[in-house]
Amino acid sequence: MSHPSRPETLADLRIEIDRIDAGLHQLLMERGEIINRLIEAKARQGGGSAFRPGREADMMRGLASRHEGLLPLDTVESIWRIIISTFTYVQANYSVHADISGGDAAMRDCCRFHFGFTVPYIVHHGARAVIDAVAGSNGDLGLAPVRGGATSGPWWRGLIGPQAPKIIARLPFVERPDHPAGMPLFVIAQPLAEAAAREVVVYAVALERWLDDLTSSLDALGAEILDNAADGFGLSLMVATVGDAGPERLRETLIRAGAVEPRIAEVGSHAARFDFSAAQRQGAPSEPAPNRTTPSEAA
Ligand SMILES: O=C(O)C(=O)C[C@]1(C(=O)O)C=C[C@@H](O)C=C1
Repeated sequence: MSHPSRPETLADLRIEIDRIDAGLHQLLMERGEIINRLIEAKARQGGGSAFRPGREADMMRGLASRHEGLLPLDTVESIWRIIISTFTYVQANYSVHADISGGDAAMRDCCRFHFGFTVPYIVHHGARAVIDAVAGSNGDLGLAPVRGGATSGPWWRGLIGPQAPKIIARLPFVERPDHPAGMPLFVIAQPLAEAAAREVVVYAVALERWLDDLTSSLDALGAEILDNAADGFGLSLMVATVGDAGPERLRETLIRAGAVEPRIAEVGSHAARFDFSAAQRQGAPSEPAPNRTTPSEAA
């Protein structure tokens, strides 16, 4: 508390800091109580995954948009990632399986940034091994770099089929050029029973060969080729689409570009990407509206 008659002392300020710290701690403990009730509420609604990636994307977007002051956004973002990921973990224990074929250090940093230290980190060589580990687990998550590198092959084909794991999120939720854990990652999980975030839908596309007009045709549809790899005698693409560019429009576009009977299979979906720097340049509102129409509890 400030005393107008004399300058604040170090002791005065430390009393303030202790009050804030005790308040923060108390609030985190209260958050834990609410999570206990949330576990019961989810069970009443039929259970399902503790991890709700659409809700998390909205929360992280809101946090970054309203943040100001001395504390760097990197710090505040990492604190909330750990809060949310750990409160997910206390709902239902899970491990994170990560593909370290591109190196362990950056992947480990990213995993710790997004999931903290309480959630176990298990390494694998290759995204296929991550998919297998997720498929055989009881609710674990996988992390695979969006761009897997030359040796990964068409790993996304391991996500094809109704029972196979799926992409459920793209990290970081708050993208910016100088992000301390900015490696683009897909989060992979067993198919979510409840509504998934679907602003971006990702497809595996099988073609006989590369087509000259492929990139420009997909650009015109607002679709992006995230990766491509030889697949037997043909080519497999991982394609991200936004908005109403569903599989039918994707198929029509590919056929117009010269493909003969392209095979298209959905391999997951995630929330709209949030480019924080672009949002700041455009003067984003301080508290953006949630970016989905499904009830947030189902997201
Ligand atoms: O909102 C939920 O459904 C929660 O489980 C809570 C919570 C959180 O800690 O805020 C945790 C996990 C989910 O992925 C999203 C948010």
